[in-house]
Amino acid sequence: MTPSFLSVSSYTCNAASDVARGSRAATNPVRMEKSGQLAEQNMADKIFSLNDADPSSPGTAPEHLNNSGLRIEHTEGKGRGVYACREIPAQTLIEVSPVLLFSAREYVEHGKYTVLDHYTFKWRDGRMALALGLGSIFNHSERPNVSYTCDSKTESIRYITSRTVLPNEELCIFYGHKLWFNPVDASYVAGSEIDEEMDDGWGGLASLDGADDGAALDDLFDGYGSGSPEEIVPEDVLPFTRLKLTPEDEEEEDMDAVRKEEAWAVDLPDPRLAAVMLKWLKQSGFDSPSMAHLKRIRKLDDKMSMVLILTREHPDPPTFPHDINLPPPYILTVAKTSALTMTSLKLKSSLWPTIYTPRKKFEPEPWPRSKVRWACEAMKEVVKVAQSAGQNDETPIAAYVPVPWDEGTRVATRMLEPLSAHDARRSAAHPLRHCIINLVRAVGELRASSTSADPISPPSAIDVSSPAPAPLPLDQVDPSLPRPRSQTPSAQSQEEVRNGAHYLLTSLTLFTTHEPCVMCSMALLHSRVKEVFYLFPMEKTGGCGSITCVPRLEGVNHRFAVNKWKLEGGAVKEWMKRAGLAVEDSCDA
Ligand SMILES: C[S@@+](CC[C@H](N)C(=O)[O-])C[C@H]1O[C@@H](n2cnc3c(N)ncnc32)[C@H](O)[C@@H]1O
Repeated sequence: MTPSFLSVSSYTCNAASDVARGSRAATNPVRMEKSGQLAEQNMADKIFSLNDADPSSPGTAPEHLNNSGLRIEHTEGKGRGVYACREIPAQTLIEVSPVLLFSAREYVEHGKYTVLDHYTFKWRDGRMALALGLGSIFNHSERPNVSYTCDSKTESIRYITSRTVLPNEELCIFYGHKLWFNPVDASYVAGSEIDEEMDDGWGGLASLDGADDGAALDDLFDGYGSGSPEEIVPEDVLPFTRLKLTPEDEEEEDMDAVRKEEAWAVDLPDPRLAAVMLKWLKQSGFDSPSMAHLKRIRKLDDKMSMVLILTREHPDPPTFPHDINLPPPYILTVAKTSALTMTSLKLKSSLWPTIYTPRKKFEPEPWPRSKVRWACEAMKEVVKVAQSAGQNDETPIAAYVPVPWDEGTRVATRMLEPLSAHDARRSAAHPLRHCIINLVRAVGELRASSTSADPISPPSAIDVSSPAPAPLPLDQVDPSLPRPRSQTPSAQSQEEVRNGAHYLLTSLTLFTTHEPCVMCSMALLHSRVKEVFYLFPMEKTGGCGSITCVPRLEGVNHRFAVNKWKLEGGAVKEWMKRAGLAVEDSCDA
């Protein structure tokens, strides 16, 4: 599949580039292959070849048919590259390269270990792509002057100058952060600064996820449309990464990794004291559920001991009844959680006998293509809501709850229409009008205004995505408080609301442009949302992985899944700016 030789019988270019090529060509013999024959000929014949597999080996660059003022030149240390024959204005479409697509399997079995790996990159749907035309000849630069967009419909890549390019300047794109070579004239060293999220896992060019291309929504979120809707999209190809939520999912397979804490214990000189002490523990309220993962009694070389209570729950030494003759209690280290594996069981039980709760390792929910498509559409929608809010002088942040992907959840949640809300802090002059709070409030409104038999669909009176929603008093957010609407809910739904069984976002998925802040993350937790997808991390305020991860905190009574959308190419902030979604990441923002 490696293209060794290429024949071109004519080319179009301007005079300046002809001069440049002519002077070089006059001294360089070139190779030609035609019908399997290899021949040596002069440049005057205008038949040129590509140098062979090693792109950095000096050789003669071929002429080509691109008529946008581009030529191929050989540069020391880089191999062939694309150069400007003349000045090219910014935003000029300079090349459209069709791509050749390989299935992931075909690539792994046949392509990966060949020179193809220097030229291919991951297409959005998981296939590997080889750009034809000049596409594969653009070299990498940390400061590229060309951006690109993938067009899934035409299976091609469009290359556009991102600034004015001067005559004879090299045209470069940005490959990503994980390079497999040391770039010429760059501060980067291959292998350093590897960002796992930007690692496409193939070693080839980073995925062209369009982050560089300006805010073309379709480019960012398309690409999952082709192929069978039922086909499971491989985890590494999904357009988002899942945050590990429960600390219990983490491996505790060496003593350093075992999470520990301290507890009070006492030795029992007489085994008959065990029953007495167990009764006393119960009566004294020392049977805390936080010790459910520990066995109460340990027998070691005929010595019996009992663990009493965690020191964090009872910092002072427990005082025993006068009629029980026991030595003073002491502090020992115990495991903080039960053991999930045999290795961790051994480690934890060497501290104190620990309960074994084997279970399947975290297995992420498989995502069929149709569901990925659904999520892409939802992301596009939330971006549009945020953009429209920005155009209406609001902070461009939005949240969106789509109609659930699967029928079962649609029926169970009665969510038959999507809901969206945007940030309204400016128009409402209210610091708490974050989009998620607004959305939770809107869902509350809907729940309150419908009977349990009704489908949830937004009444026209509640336009949660209007540019400046009229602020409602906060007390109307709480479903347990008097309802804002006149409809009388059924006795059953009243009951549901009163006992809290009918949580607002139970089983629903929420998409948002920016990582929810801590307040919004708590609101989502209280609303029992199933999962959250966000585009942009908020490093200074985010409560879903940045400054903290609320659904991961110890002691919370609900966990929701957090998924961060993949915006690869290292230009997330740039993309945000172009999409009109840049917001200041501060508590006052
Ligand atoms: C897609 S090809 C680009 C065209 C290639 N120069 C050629 O002659 O075929 C990618 C390869 O080009 C080389 N390359 C690209 N950008 C480079 C850079 N900034 N510095 C050094 N080598 C580079 C690397 O060898 C890389 O594997």
